[in-house]
Amino acid sequence: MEFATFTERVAAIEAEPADLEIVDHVRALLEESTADSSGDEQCGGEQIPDEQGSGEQAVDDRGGGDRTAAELEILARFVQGRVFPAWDSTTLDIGPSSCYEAIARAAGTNVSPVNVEDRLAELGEIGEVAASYEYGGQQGLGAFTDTAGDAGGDSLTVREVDRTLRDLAAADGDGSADRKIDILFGLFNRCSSEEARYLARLVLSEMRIGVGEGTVRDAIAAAFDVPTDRVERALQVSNDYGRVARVAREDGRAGLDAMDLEVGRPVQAMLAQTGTVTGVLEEWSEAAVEWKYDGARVQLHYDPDPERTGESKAEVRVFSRNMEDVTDALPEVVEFAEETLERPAILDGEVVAVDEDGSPLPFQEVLKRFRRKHDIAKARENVTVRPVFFDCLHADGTDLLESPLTARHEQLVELLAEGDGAAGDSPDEIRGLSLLWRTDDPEEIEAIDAEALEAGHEGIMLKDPDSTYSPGRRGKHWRKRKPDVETLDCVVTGAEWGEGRRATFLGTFELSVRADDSDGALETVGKVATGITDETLADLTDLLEPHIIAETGQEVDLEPEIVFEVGYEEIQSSPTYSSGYALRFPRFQGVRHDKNPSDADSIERLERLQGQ
Ligand SMILES: Nc1ncnc2c1ncn2[C@@H]1O[C@H](COP(=O)(O)OP(=O)(O)OP(=O)(O)O)[C@@H](O)[C@H]1O
Repeated sequence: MEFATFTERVAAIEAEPADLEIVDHVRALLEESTADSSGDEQCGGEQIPDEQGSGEQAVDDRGGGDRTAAELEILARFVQGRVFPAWDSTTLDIGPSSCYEAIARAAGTNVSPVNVEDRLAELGEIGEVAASYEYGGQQGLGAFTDTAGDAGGDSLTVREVDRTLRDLAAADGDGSADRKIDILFGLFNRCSSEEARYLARLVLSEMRIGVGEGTVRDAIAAAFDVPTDRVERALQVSNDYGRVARVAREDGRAGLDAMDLEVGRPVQAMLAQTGTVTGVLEEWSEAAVEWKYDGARVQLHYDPDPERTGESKAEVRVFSRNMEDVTDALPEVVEFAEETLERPAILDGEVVAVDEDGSPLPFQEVLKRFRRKHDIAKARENVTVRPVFFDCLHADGTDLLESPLTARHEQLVELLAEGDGAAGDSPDEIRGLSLLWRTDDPEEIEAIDAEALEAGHEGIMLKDPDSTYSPGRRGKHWRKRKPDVETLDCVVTGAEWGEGRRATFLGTFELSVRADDSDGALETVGKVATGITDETLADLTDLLEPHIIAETGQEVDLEPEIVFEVGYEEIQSSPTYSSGYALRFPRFQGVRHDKNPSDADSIERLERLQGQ
C-alpha cells in the first residue's frame, strides 16, 4: 500500500468524530491490505520487487502472501502511532530537534530548524508544521540509500516507511545521531505535505488521531469476522496488534485461541483498585492477603534451555510495569533467577531497595537503580535491590492467566523452592517469595497489616483468591487498601504493656474523643496498635509513662494529656466503646504535640464523618 493511501485514510479518521465510524475506517484500512493476500506481488499499487530493502531483516522479507501479511501488521501498528509492538522495547531514539532538522533540510535551503521551531510555536502541533512545507526538491544531501538521488521519484509505501524507520532505530554508535537525521531527511524528501504530516507525528509518537487500543481490537474483529473477546485475549498474551491482526486473518478464531504467552515477551501488568477490608469481606467469602511492597513492579522471564533460547546460557529478562526491558539495570534480579529457578517461568513481582540488614528502604531509592543505563555496578554499591514475587503467569510450558490466584501462587511457591532459594520447606524460608494468607477474619487481616508495616512495607494488598490474571486491567479483584483520607485527633486514655521483646514498651493505646457536653468528658472510640515501629514505641513510652494513673495487670489508665493523630478505614456504630462508635483499622500517624485534649475531635465529628 502506498503511504499516501494510508495517510488519506488516517486523515479521514482524524476528521471523524464518531467512535463507531472510526472503527469502520480502521476495519476498511486493515481489509485493504487483505485484498492481496492471495500472494500477488501487487500490493495496493505497490511494485514489491522494485523495493530496495536495507539493513535489518524486517518482517516483510518473504513471499507475496507474507508480504501483504507484513503490511497488515504494519498498518495495525501505524494507525496507533506505533512502529514497534508494545512488547518490544526498541525505540526510534530520535528527539524532536533531530526531527525538526530533517524536516528543515527536506523543506528546502531556505528553511532552518529554527524556522521549524518558530512555526511549531505558532501552529502548536508538529503534524501541522510538517504539512505546511513542500518537499522533494532536495537531492544528494541524504546519505540514505533508498533515497539518495531518488528525490521526488517513486511514491513511498508503508512497508518502505516501516523498514526505513527500523533502520533508523538500529543506527547506533559514533555518528548515529547524524545518520538518523539523514535517514529521516530521506523519508521526508519523498513525502507530499500530507504524508509529512503523519510521518512527523509517527516519528515523534504524537499520532493522536483518536484510535485507541479498543478501536483496533474492534476493527480486527470486524475485518476478519472473529469474536472480539478472542481478539482481546490474543492481545493480552501477545501485546502485538500487528501479529493478532495477521493471525485473525490467516487462521481465524482457532489461530487466536492458539496464541500463547512467550517467555521473553512481556505481558501487561494486572493493576489494583482501592478498597477496604470491610468492603472486600462483604464481596468475597475470603480474601487473599499479601504484603504491599513499596518498590517498582517487575516481570521476570526465565528460560533455562539454551537450545530453545539460542543463547549459551539461560535467558533472563526483566521488564518494568510499562514493559520496558530493565534487565541490565537490575543484575541482582538476573542473579536471583539464575540461582533460584530451574524451569521456564514468567513471574510478577516487585523490586525493593534494601539496607544492609535487608530492611526495605523508601521507594525513591529503587528509582536510583531502575532504568539506569550507565555506572550500574557503582549504583549497585550504593543501593541494593531485592526482588519479591507474588504471582506466576507461566510455568514450564503452561500459561496460568486463566488459573485462580491461589493455584498460581502454589505454582510460584513450587518454582521458587526448586533451586538454591529455599532454606527449608516452609514458605517463609523461600527466598523471593511474597507470602499469601487466606482469611475471612478482619482481626487477622489487621494483624497481617501491622506486621507488614512493622517490617517497613507499605501495607497490604487484598485479592480475590479465585480471580484470574487480567493483564493491563485495573479490576476489582485486586485491591490496595485505601489511603486514610481523614484523620482524627484522639486523646490517649489508656495503654497496655507489651509482651516478649516489647515488654518494656507501652502499646495498644486506648483512644478517646470529646463528648458533646463539652465539660471535658471523654468517651472511648477504639484502640490503636498498628503502624508503630519499636523506635516510636520507645519514644511513646517515655512520653506516656509519667501520665500513668492506675495499673491493673498489663493495662494502664492514663491521665488525658496526650493527643494522637489516627487514620482509619471506617467509622462504625458500635456498642463496644462508650462513644457509641468504633474506628475500623485505626492506624497511628503521629503525636499532636501542638494539641491539648480540649482540641481533640468530638463525637459530633465522628457522627458527621460516618454519614459521609
Ligand atoms: N503483593 C503485591 N501484589 C500486587 N502488587 C503489589 C504487591 N506489593 C506491591 N505491589 C505494587 O503495588 C502496585 C499497586 O499499588 P498502587 O496502585 O499503589 O501502585 P502505583 O503504581 O503507585 O499506583 P497505580 O497502580 O494506582 O498507578 C503494583 O503495581 C505493584 O507495583
